Amino acid sequence: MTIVLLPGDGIGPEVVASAVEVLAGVGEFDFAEFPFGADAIERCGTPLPAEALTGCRSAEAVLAGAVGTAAHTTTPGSGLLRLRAELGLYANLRPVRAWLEGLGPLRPDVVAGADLVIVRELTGGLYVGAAGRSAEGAYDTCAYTAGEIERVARVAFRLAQERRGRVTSVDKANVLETSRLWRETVTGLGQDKFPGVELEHLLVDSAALALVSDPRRFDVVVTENLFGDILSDEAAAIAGSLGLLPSASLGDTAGGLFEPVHGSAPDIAGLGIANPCAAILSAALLLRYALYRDPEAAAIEAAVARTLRDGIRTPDLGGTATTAEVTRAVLAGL
Ligand SMILES: NC(=O)C1=CN([C@@H]2O[C@H](COP(=O)(O)OP(=O)(O)OC[C@H]3O[C@@H](n4cnc5c(N)ncnc54)[C@H](O)[C@@H]3O)[C@@H](O)[C@H]2O)C=CC1
Ligand SMILES: CC(C)CC(=O)C(=O)O
Ligand SMILES: [Mg+2]
Repeated sequence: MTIVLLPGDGIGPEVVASAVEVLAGVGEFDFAEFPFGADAIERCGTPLPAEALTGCRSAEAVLAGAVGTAAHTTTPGSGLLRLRAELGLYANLRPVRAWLEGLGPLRPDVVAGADLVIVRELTGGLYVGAAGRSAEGAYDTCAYTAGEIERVARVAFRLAQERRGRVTSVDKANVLETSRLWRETVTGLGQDKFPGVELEHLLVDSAALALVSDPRRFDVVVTENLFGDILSDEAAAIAGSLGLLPSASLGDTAGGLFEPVHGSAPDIAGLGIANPCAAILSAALLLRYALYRDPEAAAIEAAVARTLRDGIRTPDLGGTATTAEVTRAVLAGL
């Protein structure tokens, strides 16, 4: 059972090392590590070397850190986008929970009990459309097929059936043609196949406000690539820090890519203070969605919750603990 590790850049290797320690605390796994991102550009001349891609294809699952450095800004990200596309990972699940009262910048009475999942479309839209420069300026193109919308919406409806039965579809249908197709397609799928799931539509600007003013109204949020990227960073305010947000990128075949929502955080890289919880919780999602080991996943989540409750927190959460201390506390709590 091989898990491929793509530690990447900045705090990526620091938090992936923590996640590996925690995985080793719940079972026996084989790990195979490959360079990725700016690290791979330095060592192999490309952000996603062929051996790394081949390794990911044959692995049970992939655990990644983050990519990007000051010297290499856009190219490392292109390796990540390519990896997601090559593996056909079109649904990016980003669970967000208010783990503990008073952790983040939002009023406790607003966020207490919030528990939602953003399902972000991951292989279409503006990030992958035709882009370039013209004599006068630059352009990026947003395009979606009905099939691309339907398959990610199906993931969201199914997830809602297992949760509280409510999907919020987020778009900008008052302006964008792709959003009008998005809304029609999600509505049609809901009526035809998921009549028992409550469906609401929100425009993305209004959704951005509701996320931080009334997060408890959300159960499953489904949205396109760009909106999901932005809204999920915003949703970190509900949890308390970007360092608490994991993700699972899934497609139609077994396995998947599991990575924190955050980036390589160059401002704190090498200081030993990165919050490892997003990576550790991503490892829990890997156990749940790729290896079907839900008890171990739940044990890790409970150990993270206990660590937060015990006040063992990194500086992003107002604490003084190091990455290593948080990791040790999670391991001890298993
Ligand atoms: N999935 C990926 O590989 C991603 C890569 N990036 C790349 O990361 C680089 C930095 O981008 P930023 O916009 O600064 O986003 P970022 O997510 O790396 O950092 C934003 C802020 O959150 C803090 N932060 C992030 N993760 C943290 C953690 N685990 N513990 C404590 N604090 C944490 C950082 O210190 C920083 O102040 C860029 O090169 C960007 O392209 C950005 C987002 C995702
Ligand atoms: C390369 C970017 C799209 C990475 C990012 O910000 C993300 O996936 O959240
Ligand atoms: Mg992002």
